[in-house]
Amino acid sequence: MLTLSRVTARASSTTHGQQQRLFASVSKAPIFASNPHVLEDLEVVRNGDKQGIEALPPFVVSRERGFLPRQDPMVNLPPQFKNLDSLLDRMTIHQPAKSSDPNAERAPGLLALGQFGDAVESELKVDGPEMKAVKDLLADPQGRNHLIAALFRDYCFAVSSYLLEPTDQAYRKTGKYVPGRKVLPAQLAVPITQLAENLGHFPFMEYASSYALQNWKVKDPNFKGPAGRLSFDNLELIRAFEDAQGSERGFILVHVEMVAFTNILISATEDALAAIHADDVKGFENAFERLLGGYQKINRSMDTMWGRSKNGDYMKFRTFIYGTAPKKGNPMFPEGVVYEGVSEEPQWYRGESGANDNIIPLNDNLLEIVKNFPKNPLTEQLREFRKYRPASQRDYVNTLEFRAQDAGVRDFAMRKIDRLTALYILLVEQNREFRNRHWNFTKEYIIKHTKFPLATGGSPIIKYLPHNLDVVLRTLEESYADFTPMDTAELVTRHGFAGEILAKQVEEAGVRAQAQRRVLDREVKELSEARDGGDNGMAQQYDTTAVDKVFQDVKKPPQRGWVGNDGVG
Ligand code: HEM
Repeated sequence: MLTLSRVTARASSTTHGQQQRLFASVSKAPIFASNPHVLEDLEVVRNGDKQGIEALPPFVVSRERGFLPRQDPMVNLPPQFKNLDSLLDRMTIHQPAKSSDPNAERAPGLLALGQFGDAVESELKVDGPEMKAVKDLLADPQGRNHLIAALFRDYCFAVSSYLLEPTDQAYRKTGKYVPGRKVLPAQLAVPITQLAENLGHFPFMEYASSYALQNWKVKDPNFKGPAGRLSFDNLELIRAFEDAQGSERGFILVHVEMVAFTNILISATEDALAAIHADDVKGFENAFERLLGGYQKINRSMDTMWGRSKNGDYMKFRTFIYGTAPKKGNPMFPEGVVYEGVSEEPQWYRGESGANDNIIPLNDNLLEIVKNFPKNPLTEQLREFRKYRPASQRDYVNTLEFRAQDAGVRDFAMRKIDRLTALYILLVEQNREFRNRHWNFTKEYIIKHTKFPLATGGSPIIKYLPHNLDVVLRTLEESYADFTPMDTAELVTRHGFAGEILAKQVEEAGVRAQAQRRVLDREVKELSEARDGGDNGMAQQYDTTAVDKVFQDVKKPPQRGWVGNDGVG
């Protein structure tokens, strides 16, 4: 039996150490940047040392693929896993359409019928071929990281479906959540724990290693689109809880397309830091321009969410991405979950969340916005979220905080040399645009549809995101205050019309920030006052009249059976 300490002791040091050894084993060629966390060029490694690349963990941070896994995810599992594969195919609530007619009837999957738990118990056995195959694989994992990553993804889908099936069933019928299953059977608990240990993860669904970044396949390798072959229209899901062809597809794959642009962010970040160390103003300006272009592409892609994933559909798959944490105040798992065959102690893990993505943490850390976060429990959560990601990403984001402060990125940018200050402000503005759109998503996709106060990652829904947006708005206002009429005049003198446009963009960003902070303050106040009492937002409901004040178009409070009821099950 595995011990709890082994389960919960994350690979923060072990996996990092392991990874460093792996890096070292392929680093005979001069392929690394000054930062050991960035793999400069995967192609060099591939050509130079084919075995070496296979030994690398599934996620490395690279200039070529940014924060995406170093290989496209594995789609098909080996034959020993055919029972698991079949369960995952049959579980999705809406089974794949058999005809191209969008209105054609679609068969209900196991989760629609509430039959997934029983099917797991009868089709996956503790002495089944999967258990042995995982054990054998991990006894000699050399060069088989691709398969390990695919298995972790698939076991995560099975675990979340198993634990949350009763919660989802109740929610579809009544619009209310009930507790999930509190015991995970050994046929799921043991392999997911073993795979998690190998990868340095908690034994639970994660954003990068399960739900989003390891869950896509490319249709046409030669496709041309905004993100090349990784553009949204050229991607399909591998696994889904509710509908691999509908809004769940849109929700997941917009994240993937956005992350497909992070190669630009990594490359520009590394070049910006190197330029500061060389006191190379032009090099820094060039890197910041590329960074701005990268964030603009990401924000444009994010904006397509509205059309690609319908806001009324989100609640239909959201139940399955919840976690078992927080330990106190999560009515879905009041007693945690016991992993049979692993430990008798109950365990709690945060759920899948975009909060484990790196696009915004990179911006917060590189621009030193992170210094403006007050010391409070919400900021602690922001840091806690950083644990739920692959070791290379965790290390990259964490060390970036210190590398940027050590280099003095903000001071360098605010030295008022030519366009640097303007570019810095416009990069903070990209962060604002992201977080503001994100708050709008949260209002439209979640708060409008449910009173439940916890987000899937476990944060208090009406507090966490506005808190972070508020910090960015303040940073933007402060930075704008440092941008004087002299700066505008300088830009126009040196760059003519282009300088004028840049100065105008900065001004718009500064003025918008002030106005937006007033609106945000009001919204949060109204939503907070609408609560029935105060216990840090963990177990409260909203008073719908006050919610209506924020969402003028909401006519009725949620009705029994209304939320998430799509007529299935
Ligand atoms: C319908 C769309 C979306 C909804 C409803 C949504 C919802 C949420 C919620 C409720 C949180 C709070 C943290 C928690 O889970 O406890 C969160 C955090 C976060 N999500 Fe999303 N999300 C959406 C789309 C996206 C997309 C496309 C991305 C792109 C990568 C993303 C990235 C993030 C980030 C970076 C955070 C942390 C925010 C911060 O630090 O201020 N989300 N999301």
